[in-house]
Amino acid sequence: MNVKEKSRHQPTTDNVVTLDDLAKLANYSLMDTLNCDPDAKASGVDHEPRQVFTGHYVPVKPTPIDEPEYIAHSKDLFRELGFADSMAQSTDFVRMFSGDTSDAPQPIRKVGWASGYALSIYGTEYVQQCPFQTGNGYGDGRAISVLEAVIKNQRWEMQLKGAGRTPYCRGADGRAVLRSSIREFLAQEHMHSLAVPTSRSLSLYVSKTEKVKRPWYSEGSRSIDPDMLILEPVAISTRVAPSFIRVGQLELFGRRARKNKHPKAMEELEKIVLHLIDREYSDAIDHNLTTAEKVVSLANQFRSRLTRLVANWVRVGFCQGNFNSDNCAAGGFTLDYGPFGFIDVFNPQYQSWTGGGQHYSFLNQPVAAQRNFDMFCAALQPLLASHENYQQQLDEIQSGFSTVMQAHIEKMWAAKLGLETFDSALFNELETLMAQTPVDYTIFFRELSTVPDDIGPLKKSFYRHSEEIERHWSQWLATWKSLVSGTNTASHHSREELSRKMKLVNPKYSLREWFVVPAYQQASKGNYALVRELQEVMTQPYAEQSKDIEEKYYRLKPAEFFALGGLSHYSCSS
Ligand SMILES: Nc1ncnc2c1ncn2[C@@H]1O[C@H](COP(=O)(O)OP(=O)(O)OP(=O)(O)O)[C@@H](O)[C@H]1O
Ligand SMILES: [Mg+2]
Repeated sequence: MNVKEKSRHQPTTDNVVTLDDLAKLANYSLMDTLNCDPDAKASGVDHEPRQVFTGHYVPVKPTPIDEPEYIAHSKDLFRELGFADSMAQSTDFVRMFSGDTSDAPQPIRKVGWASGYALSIYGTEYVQQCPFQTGNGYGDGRAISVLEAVIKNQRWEMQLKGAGRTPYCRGADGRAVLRSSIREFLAQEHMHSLAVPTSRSLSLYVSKTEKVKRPWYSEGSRSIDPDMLILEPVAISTRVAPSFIRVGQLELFGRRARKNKHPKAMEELEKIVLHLIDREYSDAIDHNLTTAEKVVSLANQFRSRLTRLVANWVRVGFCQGNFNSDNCAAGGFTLDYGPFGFIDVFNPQYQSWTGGGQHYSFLNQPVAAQRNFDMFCAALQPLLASHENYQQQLDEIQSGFSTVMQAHIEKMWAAKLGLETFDSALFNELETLMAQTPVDYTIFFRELSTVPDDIGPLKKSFYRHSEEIERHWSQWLATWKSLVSGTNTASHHSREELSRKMKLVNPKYSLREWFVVPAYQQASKGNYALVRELQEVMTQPYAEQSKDIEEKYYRLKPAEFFALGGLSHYSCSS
């Protein structure tokens, strides 16, 4: 759980300085080993909604944005991959990652790919979201992968978001607006710096001329739903991960195999599962096992990753907001930063996305994760049909989810509190007090990490003050102090040592929506200074940083921002 301060500005050798260098690392294993939709066009000019009945992917040519302009790239990811920063602004790199692959150097292909997936909401299968009401038209509607490359012995898939329509676009425009692209770009790298597994951000380009209409909130609106249509610039962000396989994707093939939809249904399910293992779990699952053994091991490994992931989300105050199976990466990392929010005021029911419902609220995420895990296991089941013994093992892994989840959650709360073991009485009282006061979640835990003598520092996190509440807090703090200085801490570490440890678990800075709003507002006028400042601040979330930064970004949410549409709550962020 502890997070190491990352050392910035490490010396590196950049091996990849130009797009030609990157092209040399290209290796399209997904397209070459998985099944292509037999109805697809090799040209990739396939931009009308249609049903896709079989195959793992559809070749799709991205639609570039007009007059792309550089906004940002992730310096951290570039450094990790050995990419020169200058490449992000070079003509051919900008062209490719703003959607124009027509001139990319070989062996980079001119045609990318989109994948179909199924949808389950909180453990219930849906098909009506698909325009054909069959489930065959649902998948990556605006995400197109364009490259797979093996870089420093690790395989990465690069996926454009907002690069135009695919057969799965369901009649929508295939675009992502600047606002949502900036949110996702910043959030991915913030999450990585918080030491929470996530897809990563590579680059972000905006069109200087192309705009699309989206429903949004008028200035000062307190309405729940958007009350107007606004024109917003389109952008393309590129995200990077070992794979983009979602639980929903396994479900699509699992459902087809279960219903024997076509002769290759079982084969396609097995192929996608083995592909997932190869991409995401090759270190953890022995290559020599049989498929049935691999399937059981996969379920075990995914359970471990998913439960840790959700405990980490709670640790850092993140609410996914729309944790459907199609937004649940089968590699066990965070994916799709559309409806997300980082909590300000502690509230177990916090949910900033208006379409999300209470089932996806902050402290219900462990249950939502379990529902996705159930769907994951159901998708694997057809592969174990003739293996009763393995079937039983899978059932046990599935039914053990809540116990494992609870153990990680308790471990996480103990770590946030600087304790070796979870103390339920202390925690229950804390949860009640945090909600009653209420406190700012991030500031509260960070101030507690100073191991204060009295509740003075904790009061910085209070949104309301009352003598009675303060009395309760003083009592709670005394109990906590007796626990951290007593038997509940294994090593008899000094207060400084305890504080240092707690600060590596409790971030100082989090990407609150009211920081992001002015950044994308300025950006839509061509000023990217705030985006870049947020990028800098939010990629060192555990560091104290300067006094100026502290004054700006370590503070309570101002009263005037509460209940504002587009800031305290928002509709889907496409
Ligand atoms: N503007 C759009 N054009 C085409 N399809 C879209 C658009 N917006 C959303 N979709 C599709 O609608 C579905 C639900 O959207 P959701 O917001 O969960 O995903 P997303 O943010 O587009 O993508 P992802 O999950 O890939 O990050 C997805 O299949 C998505 O591809
Ligand atoms: Mg999504």
